[in-house]
Amino acid sequence: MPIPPSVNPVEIARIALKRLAERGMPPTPENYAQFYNAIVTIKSPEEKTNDELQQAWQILCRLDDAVSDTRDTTEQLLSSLAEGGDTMANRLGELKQTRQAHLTRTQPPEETHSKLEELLDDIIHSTSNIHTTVKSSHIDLAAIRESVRHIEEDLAHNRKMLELDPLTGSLNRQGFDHLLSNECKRARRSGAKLTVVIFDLDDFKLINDRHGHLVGDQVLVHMANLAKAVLRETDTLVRYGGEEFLVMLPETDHRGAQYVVDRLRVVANKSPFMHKAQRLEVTFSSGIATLKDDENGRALVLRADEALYRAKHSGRGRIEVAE
Ligand SMILES: Nc1nc2c(ncn2[C@@H]2O[C@H](COP(=O)(O)OP(=O)(O)OP(=O)(O)O)[C@@H](O)[C@H]2O)c(=O)[nH]1
Repeated sequence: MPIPPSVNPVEIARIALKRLAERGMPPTPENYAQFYNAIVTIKSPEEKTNDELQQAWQILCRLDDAVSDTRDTTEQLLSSLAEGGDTMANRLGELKQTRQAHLTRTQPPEETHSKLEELLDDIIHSTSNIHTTVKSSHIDLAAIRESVRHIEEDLAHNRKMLELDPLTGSLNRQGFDHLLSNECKRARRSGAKLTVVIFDLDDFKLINDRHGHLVGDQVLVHMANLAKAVLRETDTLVRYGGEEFLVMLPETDHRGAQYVVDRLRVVANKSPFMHKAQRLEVTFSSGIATLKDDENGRALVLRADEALYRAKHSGRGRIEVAE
């Protein structure tokens, strides 16, 4: 599979070397190439379709508009309140003085009277100005609040899309990372078992080579659909790599996970992928690990990955359970 231009080859090389080191494997060209290819095929958010990126971009633009509208409205409101407040404070001071002059009769009553009228006019005018600004700001702010609500909804939807694998509709690695630590915390709090299974289609390269990449894609979709069908609602399917899937099973121990894998095998056998009226045999190898008290999500997945590695190397179509 060619490297998508948006994936940074240096970063891929770094991860490939890390994975080799984690397994204590020498970085021979063959070993390195195997890991490099596996990592390259992971669908990253950079590989999202133009439509999804366009949508994200439009949301950002609308967010920018809403922020700038809010700033304008707030500035207008603040300056009108400050100006009106100053005028009112001045007029009230004058009002006090005029009233005092009236009480002590230091000014002729006609003068006091006309001054009072003039001041009252000013105060009515300022109050009315402030009222008009507050009313229109209130309408503007209500409209901004409504568009922010829409933006929030769109953002939530967009984030969800960025966390999905476009081919199979299952979570991608980014979405899974987001979920994993929460699930570990939940399992720790409730004391329930949490198990992950990583399963990898065997000799998938041969399917691509014999029948073409498009058929390979359809096989991946078929397997993902079968996996979704055997899972409970609370389980999660993740496209973990090119032809590698991860299943997260809350409230399940390794025996339950083995049962799920066996069921998937039976279902895959009963409902094979058909191509040109021929059944394509697809088998897979699996690694299973159950969360330990003192480990985090990454360590859990790494143990499942190691178990998968052992399963692959003890012959295809096997299950290995991590210690
Ligand atoms: N059609 C298709 N092929 C993919 C996709 N992602 C990865 N692959 C292919 O999956 C194959 C994986 O090859 P390998 O890593 O050698 O693994 P394998 O042939 O399954 O062999 P084992 O895993 O060792 O049993 C490569 O040919 C990739 O190009 C995808 O999205 N679509």
